[in-house]
Amino acid sequence: MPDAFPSAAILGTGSFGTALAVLLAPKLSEVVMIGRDAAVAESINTHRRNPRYLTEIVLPENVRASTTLADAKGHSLVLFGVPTAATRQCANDLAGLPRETVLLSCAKGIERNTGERMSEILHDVFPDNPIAVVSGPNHAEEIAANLATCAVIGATDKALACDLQELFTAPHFRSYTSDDLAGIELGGAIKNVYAIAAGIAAGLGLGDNAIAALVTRALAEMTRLGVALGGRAETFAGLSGVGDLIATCFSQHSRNHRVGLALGHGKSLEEATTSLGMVAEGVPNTLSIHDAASKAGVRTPIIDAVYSILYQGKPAAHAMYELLSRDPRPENT
Ligand SMILES: NC(=O)C1=CN([C@@H]2O[C@H](COP(=O)(O)OP(=O)(O)OC[C@H]3O[C@@H](n4cnc5c(N)ncnc54)[C@H](O)[C@@H]3O)[C@@H](O)[C@H]2O)C=CC1
Ligand SMILES: O=C(CO)COP(=O)(O)O
Repeated sequence: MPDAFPSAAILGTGSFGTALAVLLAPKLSEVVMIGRDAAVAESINTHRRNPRYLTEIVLPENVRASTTLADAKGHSLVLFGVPTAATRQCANDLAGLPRETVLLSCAKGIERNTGERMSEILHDVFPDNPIAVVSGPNHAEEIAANLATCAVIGATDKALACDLQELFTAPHFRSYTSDDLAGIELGGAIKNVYAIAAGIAAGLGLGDNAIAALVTRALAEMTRLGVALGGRAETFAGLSGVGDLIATCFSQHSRNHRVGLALGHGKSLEEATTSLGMVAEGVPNTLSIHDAASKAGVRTPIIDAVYSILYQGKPAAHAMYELLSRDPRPENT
């Protein structure tokens, strides 16, 4: 058991909170999952299963669930696994955490009105606490099934990054460290929009050449925007950048990809998100990232195309073909 973290609290009893509990429980004396739904908590405590997410997974004995946010207070590590839109509220509701409690952001997105990354929100609310992030190609379904996975831990304090790396190490799980929190978080946020784009292209039947081109140009665009917003270029070539881009643009597990597929098949955004029943961060993040790109003055044709489909009513096929008919340019600009 790592000395730094005898136990942990996970905020969020959704897919990722559940997968994180499965991953970390063998390394901790106790994991408390904290959610809003009493029936979910009751089922986890009684039947060792989450009745809404990853329902086939049996949770280890040392995982318990609660709906009381204050139950996070007795732990040296608190993981934020709620959707990005809920992170600030959750953090505010938790005010009064001891200043030595380590906060680990696990969500992927930036805040709508401020453009802040999740670690920045946590820093606003907990200016004295150590803050870190984890990201990468990390589908909850596969982590919970003990399938081989790699992640990157971001922290400016090297010792903290190493403690978390030790915690996020298991026979099937390998983690790397980095001090580029901005790069890690921006990659994880921006790739959600491209996963929707790749799903749209697949739904429209545009073909493998088109999807490969789209994802390749998405990486160039993600790097251009991410660097302008404060990340380092090499981070976008890593697990939290291209790694997660590949996972979500091509995986059947990706909720963002599934929303895109439904749009490509002619469904409305409302139909696509309602039938999903889980969060697809790319939907709100198309707004926040489109805003951030406009404010930074960065050229983002793919994000603009997704924005026009989701929020301006442009037909998906039209927006995709418009990408091809833009002025010709050299590849590396
Ligand atoms: N599912 C995955 O494979 C991965 C998800 N993530 C990220 O983790 C975050 C959470 O995603 P999932 O667990 O997959 O979503 P989910 O849709 O499976 O579950 C969301 C959970 O958050 C709760 N929730 C929603 N609004 C809330 C609010 N206002 N206050 C408190 N709780 C609220 C819901 O009740 C539910 O328990 C997202 O930012 C996602 O991008 C990151 C890596 C992998
Ligand atoms: O971030 C993820 C995997 O790394 C999850 O992606 P989706 O939210 O698209 O399912």
